[in-house]
Amino acid sequence: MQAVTLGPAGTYSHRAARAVADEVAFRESVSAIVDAVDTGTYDRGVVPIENSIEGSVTETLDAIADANIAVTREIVTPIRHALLAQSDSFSTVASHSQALAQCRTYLETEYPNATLEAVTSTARGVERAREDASVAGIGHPDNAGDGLRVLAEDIQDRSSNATRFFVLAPASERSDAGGKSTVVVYPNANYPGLLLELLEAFAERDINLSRIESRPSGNRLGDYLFHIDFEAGLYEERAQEALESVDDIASRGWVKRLGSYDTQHVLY
Ligand SMILES: O=C(O)C(=O)Cc1ccccc1
Repeated sequence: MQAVTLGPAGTYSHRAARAVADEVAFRESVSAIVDAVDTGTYDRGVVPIENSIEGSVTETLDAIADANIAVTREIVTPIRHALLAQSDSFSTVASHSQALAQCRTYLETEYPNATLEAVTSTARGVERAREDASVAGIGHPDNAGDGLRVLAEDIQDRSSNATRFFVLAPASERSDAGGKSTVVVYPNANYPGLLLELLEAFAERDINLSRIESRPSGNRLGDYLFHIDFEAGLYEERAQEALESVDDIASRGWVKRLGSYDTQHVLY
């Protein structure tokens, strides 16, 4: 099986993707990965969804809300960042915006004068460091290879730093089996108690929510989509009943069932 994920080789997404596919191809943006699965170019895509320090990867939430795909697994992996450069005389630190944010305190304390440069992935930042002695990258220490030194390890602001990835598949592979499910709800309505009604649909059936995230619909200010993860499979009657109730609440909008799935913990 071939999977597509965030490149170039050496990203954290690449490490997660190796757990689901023997061959991994790369794109330089999350939207391009979601698109490649949606259009059938690849059978699987692996995208970061949320981080324990920095929260949601909003580009992923927006791309999956728009696409016709399924979520077939979640992968949770610890993230341990290293600072990689040719020497310690660099003036710019280049990395993925999430990695720069996860190391904010370390960078402010140790390199207060460095310029931070957001690039498309951690591995892209490491490539910049390999080509340019004035640049350091933040990424997995295994990316050092020839020509780069590991100047510091474990530089994230909290020792417990984990990222959750979604494994995406074509919509036809959506499964009702699994311990968790994800839906995106667009109520296209705004009245007192709307969100309470949505939450009650799950609470009344004893279904635990593990995440709820609002994203702007893009249609008008104050209008939102809700990304909801809950701890039940779509095969379960209580989940089906909860979603019937959610369908009623969102009768002026839509409810997208992305699928049920299990969790895989990947260590490296
Ligand atoms: O840039 C990467 O390596 C990614 O896979 C995205 C990312 C960045 C920081 C933490 C986890 C995932």
